[in-house]
Amino acid sequence: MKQAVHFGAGNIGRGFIGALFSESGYHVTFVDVAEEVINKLNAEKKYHVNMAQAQAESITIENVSGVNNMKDEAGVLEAIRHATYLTTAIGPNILPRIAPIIAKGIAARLKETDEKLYVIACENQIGATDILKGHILDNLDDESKAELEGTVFFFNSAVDRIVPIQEGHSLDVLVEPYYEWVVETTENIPPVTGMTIVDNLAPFIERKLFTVNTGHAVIAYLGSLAGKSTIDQTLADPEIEEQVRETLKETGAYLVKEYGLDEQEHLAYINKNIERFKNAFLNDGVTRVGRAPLRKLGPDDRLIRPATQAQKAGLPYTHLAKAIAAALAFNNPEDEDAVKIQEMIKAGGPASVLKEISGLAEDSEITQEVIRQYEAL
Ligand SMILES: NC(=O)c1ccc[n+]([C@@H]2O[C@H](COP(=O)([O-])OP(=O)(O)OC[C@H]3O[C@@H](n4cnc5c(N)ncnc54)[C@H](O)[C@@H]3O)[C@@H](O)[C@H]2O)c1
Ligand SMILES: O=P(O)(O)OC[C@@H](O)[C@@H](O)[C@H](O)[C@H](O)CO
Repeated sequence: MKQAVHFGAGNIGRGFIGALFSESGYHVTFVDVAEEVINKLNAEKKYHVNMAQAQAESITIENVSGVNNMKDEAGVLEAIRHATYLTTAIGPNILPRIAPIIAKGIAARLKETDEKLYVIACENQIGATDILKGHILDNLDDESKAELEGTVFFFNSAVDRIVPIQEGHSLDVLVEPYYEWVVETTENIPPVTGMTIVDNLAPFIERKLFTVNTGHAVIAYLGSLAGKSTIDQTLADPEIEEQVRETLKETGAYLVKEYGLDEQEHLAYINKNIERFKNAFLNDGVTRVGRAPLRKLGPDDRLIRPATQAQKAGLPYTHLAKAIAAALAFNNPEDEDAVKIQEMIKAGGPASVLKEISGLAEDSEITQEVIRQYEAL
């Protein structure tokens, strides 16, 4: 049986990427530190992906197993040795931590076989696979590095499926029915159900990140300020829905200009995503969607990059500035990033966060607009 090894047996791992490999006839070895999940995968050998919709629909995912990378290095190396695909859905900040064991697995594999291995990071981050590749190269000896060419391939990708935090301890995963997985390559690669191949990912990842994730972030941060707990409850407020639409018009104007997108088609894409956010069956928390605001306020992420790009292009960004202000105000004591931001604000004011985390000069027009909005919140 064909083999895939997937790092991160969480929501996207089990509910999306691992599930597609299983459906495509692969055995999937999940690598994770969550002992309970790994034990269950090995004991139960299957789970269900359940659709968040009125009509019950469930897919059984079989041919799965798990390895704990903290306890069983040999098991991880063995899984890498036999894999055709190596994927991750682990969170962008964790990629550097798993790179050493992936490098070790690749080095060992290169000594035994020249069969092709395709590495794809499935994270909400522009160029995530390139970043992972950089960390892997930092951990590889020169001999292995020289052998990578033509044998180990690295493809960037964009992943889109809303998967909330799961209730209870079952392996089953509740997901929205919609999904899109876009992979950038010009190689002829083994088919995977549900994978769309493109030769230029930039318009796809930016369209996704600056529509789905920007819109999501606006709802999460405004919802949190308004004391709401879920995305759909927050969006039931017409003023917040209007703010989401106006923000996505701003990111949309940039995307249309940058990538020559059809304006009407892009508007339909925005509308479709706002309907996805309204899915009450997902019960998706504002704390999950707003998680890790230090990452979300990064220069290339869903809030800052569309604002800086809009400003460069002479396009409006005031609604984006309000979203950035709301992100700065995200006050969740259980979120390490949010706690750090509140401490930074106390010590140096909100402009210090924008300078240090977002790379925006204190006297920049965007910073000044964000501060105006922050004070008005
Ligand atoms: N959930 C979504 O709706 C969604 C959609 C698209 C993309 N994404 C992206 O997918 C990625 C994963 O998100 P998620 O929602 O599945 O998160 P998640 O928290 O459900 O899953 C992450 C998994 O990684 C594991 N992990 C953490 N550190 C590890 C380590 N050092 N070694 C091995 N395993 C480790 C965790 O135990 C967890 O099982 C993120 O980049 C996210 O932005 C999420
Ligand atoms: O995963 P994050 O933290 O980058 O973003 C939170 C959500 O916006 C995200 O997980 C979406 O649900 C997902 O990107 C939809 O495809």
